[in-house]
Amino acid sequence: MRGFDYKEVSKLLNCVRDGIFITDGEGNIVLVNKASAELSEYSEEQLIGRNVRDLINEGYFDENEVVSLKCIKSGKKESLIQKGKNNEHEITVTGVPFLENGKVELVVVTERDVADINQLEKELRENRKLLETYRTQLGQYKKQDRKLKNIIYDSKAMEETIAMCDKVASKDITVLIQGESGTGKEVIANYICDSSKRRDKPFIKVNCDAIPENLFESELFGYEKGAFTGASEKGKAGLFELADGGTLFLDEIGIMPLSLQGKILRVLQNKEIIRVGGNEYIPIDVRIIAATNTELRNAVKAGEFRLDLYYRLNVVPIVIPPLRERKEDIIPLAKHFLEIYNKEFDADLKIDKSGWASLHKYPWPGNVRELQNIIKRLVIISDDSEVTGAQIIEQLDNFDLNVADSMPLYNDLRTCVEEYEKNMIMSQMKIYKGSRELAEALGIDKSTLNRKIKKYGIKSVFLD
Ligand SMILES: Nc1ncnc2c1ncn2[C@@H]1O[C@H](COP(=O)(O)OP(=O)(O)OP(=O)(O)O)[C@@H](O)[C@H]1O
Repeated sequence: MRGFDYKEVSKLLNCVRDGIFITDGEGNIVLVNKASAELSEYSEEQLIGRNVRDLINEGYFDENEVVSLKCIKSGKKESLIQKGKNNEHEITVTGVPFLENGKVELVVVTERDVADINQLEKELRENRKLLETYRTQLGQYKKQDRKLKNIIYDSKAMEETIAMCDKVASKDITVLIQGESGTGKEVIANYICDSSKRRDKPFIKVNCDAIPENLFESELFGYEKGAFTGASEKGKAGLFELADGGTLFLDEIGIMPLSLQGKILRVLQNKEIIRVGGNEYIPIDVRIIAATNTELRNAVKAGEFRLDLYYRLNVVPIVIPPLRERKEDIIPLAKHFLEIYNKEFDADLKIDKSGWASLHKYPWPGNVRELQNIIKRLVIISDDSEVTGAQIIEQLDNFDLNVADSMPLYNDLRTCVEEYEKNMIMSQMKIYKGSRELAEALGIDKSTLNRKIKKYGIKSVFLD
């Protein structure tokens, strides 16, 4: 190419690891870098200025092996494999033609020793292996980290749930966690918050079930002075304002009144709130993690939950399976709680083989919370140093393991379990004086028990 300083370019190209060999459109060699000369039997000086056809005539190249001539003929990029110096090496050779007015002006040929490529491939394979080792180690560290954060599991189902949490944690999106009561929704909400960039900002938990309907709005959005009778003189910031910059965990969102659902949706869309009795919009930066132990889709169908809010919350669903569907977690969880309560109550209780078997067999309608309570109770009340299966069964609310094996088979597990739950509540109701005691015995909270009583249409004998 005219006006091109090959000498200057050559200096630069001597720093390149690949061989570079440039000819003009006639096949005259105009540039050869050091790496290219090393791959051939000629020095740079012996090559520059000669025509590649001379090298063919000297028998150095076979006519079909000369990529620059191929490029000159085809006007296109060409590649082939050549024998290198003393036929010792195989070299991959690629020629790229540069055209001016449709005519080949230059051909730039790059050459690489196949041994180099093999070496690179080997290095790549070794790096991949190393990466795999690091990945496994990282997985182990993550597992340890979860243990530190008190999330215990061994099941594939929970592994998938946690993997999903890891994915959503850093994304700053709204999350909806679904699972039966006591499955660990709050634990998971904490885990997501701890793994997010808001980890050092406020994490505020709101149990929607515990706030009376008439106070809901002022609790969440705050109020201005004199907003209603009994309101504080100064007004009050709501939970959204307190959580600003951080995370708000709305537990049991399924029971939130419809009127308030619209307001939550507005905060999600507009990122601002108005205090009760106020008229000023306050900008809010809060990530919402919601949880429900009811099937929200059914609530939507029944007109009790807004479809638009459901979609807005349920971007990536996180589902925590009930403990009976992840039996592999029962023993590790039981061991974890045993360790905690042995330490807390200065005990050294052990569980024998039959004990572990009965824990594994029980369907745990109250999920992890029920398991935790049973282990705690065992540590507190056991006189022996080792509890047996029979002693554990005694504590499992007269649960008959033989009955468990011969329970009526319905079409699906859920119906089967619901039927079992219903029978269990009905039979235990005869033993306990009030719903608080029964809830405690079942290892669930009172509101969950009351919901179940309502859900199964059980005639309550309790006055409280
Ligand atoms: N994977 C787990 N590892 C260790 N502890 C757990 C795990 N899952 C749940 N727990 C424990 O079980 C108890 C119940 O968990 P949590 O309160 O998170 O359940 P929940 O689904 O939010 O219940 P609810 O629906 O009644 O609010 C807690 O004491 C929690 O620490």
